[in-house]
Amino acid sequence: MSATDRKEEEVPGTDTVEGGLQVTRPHGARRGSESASVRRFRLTVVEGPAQGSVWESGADRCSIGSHPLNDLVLDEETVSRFHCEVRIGKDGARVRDLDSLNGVVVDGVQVVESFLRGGSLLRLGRATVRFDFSTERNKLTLSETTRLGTLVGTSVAMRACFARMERAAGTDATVLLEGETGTGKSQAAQAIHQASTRRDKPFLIVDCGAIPANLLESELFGHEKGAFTGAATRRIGAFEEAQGGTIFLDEIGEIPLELQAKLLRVLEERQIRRVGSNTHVPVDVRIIAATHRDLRAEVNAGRFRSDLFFRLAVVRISLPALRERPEDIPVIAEQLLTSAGADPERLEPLRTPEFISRLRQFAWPGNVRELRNYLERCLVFEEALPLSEEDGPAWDVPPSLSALPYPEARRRAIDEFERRYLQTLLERHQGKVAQAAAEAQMDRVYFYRLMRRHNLKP
Ligand SMILES: Nc1ncnc2c1ncn2[C@@H]1O[C@H](COP(=O)(O)OP(=O)(O)OP(=O)(O)O)[C@@H](O)[C@H]1O
Repeated sequence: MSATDRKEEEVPGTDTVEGGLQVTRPHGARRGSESASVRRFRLTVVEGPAQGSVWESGADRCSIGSHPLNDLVLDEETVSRFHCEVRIGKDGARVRDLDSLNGVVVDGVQVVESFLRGGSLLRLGRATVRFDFSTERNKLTLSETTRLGTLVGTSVAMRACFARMERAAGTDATVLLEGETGTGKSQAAQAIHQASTRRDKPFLIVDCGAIPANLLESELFGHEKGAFTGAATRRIGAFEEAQGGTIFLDEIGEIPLELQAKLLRVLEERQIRRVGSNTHVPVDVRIIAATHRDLRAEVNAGRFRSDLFFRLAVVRISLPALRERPEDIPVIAEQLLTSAGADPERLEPLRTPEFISRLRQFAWPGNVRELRNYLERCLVFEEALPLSEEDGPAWDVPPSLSALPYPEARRRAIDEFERRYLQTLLERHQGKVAQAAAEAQMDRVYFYRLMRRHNLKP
């Protein structure tokens, strides 16, 4: 156990208040039995439709937009379908623009993401909403466990996720898992399946982002012999194969619009039709979908159907980025090191309080997957490798990026990196995608997908 970890275990009977989040641990109780609450907040429409109406938060977040699925609905043409989200976190209240058409203006300043204070005025198109803290608090439901399936975590954010996953596992409801890459979405899907009554039935994974659009329909629903060129035999699709079990649709945000319509029908009617067949086959399959995108922003952009989002998001679980829960790093690192099965002597330098403390200070843009890869590299070299910008290669952050809020800057930097990386490899291999993808150790289909995203031609 690291020094930081020990400190958290020993704090007796305290209230920890961070921003809008409060954690209460009864005197002498062990970690795992705390309760948490967040400050309640109020949104008052001061201009626009339903002027004067007041909305009170029942949890830690609220989405605002013109679509009826929002918590606060502003039926006004200049307000996007999912315009923005207000959320209470460790560091206070924030608003985040969901790629709305007219943007979010907080107290006169256009923002992508911004902190809010009591009395802040949010302008969304022609509507204005006032944000205020209320004196009361909303209780957050936390799981008593700090481990679910292969996922571990002691943070409030992770235990709130565990509670939602446990509740979801007890039902057949469709689940939408959201979170940045490497936050544990695939593992969460497996954990829900394993904790459900379907655990002895198949768990089928379809990576919708890695399968070319023209093959995805047949992959999901199967096809009849002769349905298209190359369909030499009849093929059973993932939905039929998963009968009685669970299907995990990874990267659901990548599926093309025509197929979204077909998937919607399956969710509504619980039957599929193989490509090239006129017969409907009933399917008893639990659906769990995952995405690293915010599907609400995809709906705004017209790339994702709002009715499909509605059907998928029966239970929404957002896996937090690792940088939002550094307190989980000691337990996750310990689990990753233990499962690597290395000789305990080699693990010693990777278990010191100084090393763990450095891990906690890093931002981990690739989340737990990056942490795992880094620890694996350390194990190979048998030392704590450089981690931060100070002891690693120098990266200059241009002023155009450092002037932006972190999420926007990160998105642009990653986009730019991806584009240049692909370009360099394509040039090196004279536009031969298969060779470029092989050098990148990347699936060719994924390489093509990234090229399409960045408008690159071979
Ligand atoms: N809380 C956690 N505890 C332990 N291991 C974790 C945790 N979260 C993620 N991992 C590990 O990190 C790796 C990445 O997890 P996973 O593949 O589930 O992420 P993901 O969100 O599905 O990523 P992507 O969106 O890129 O597919 C896996 O090895 C997983 O076991």
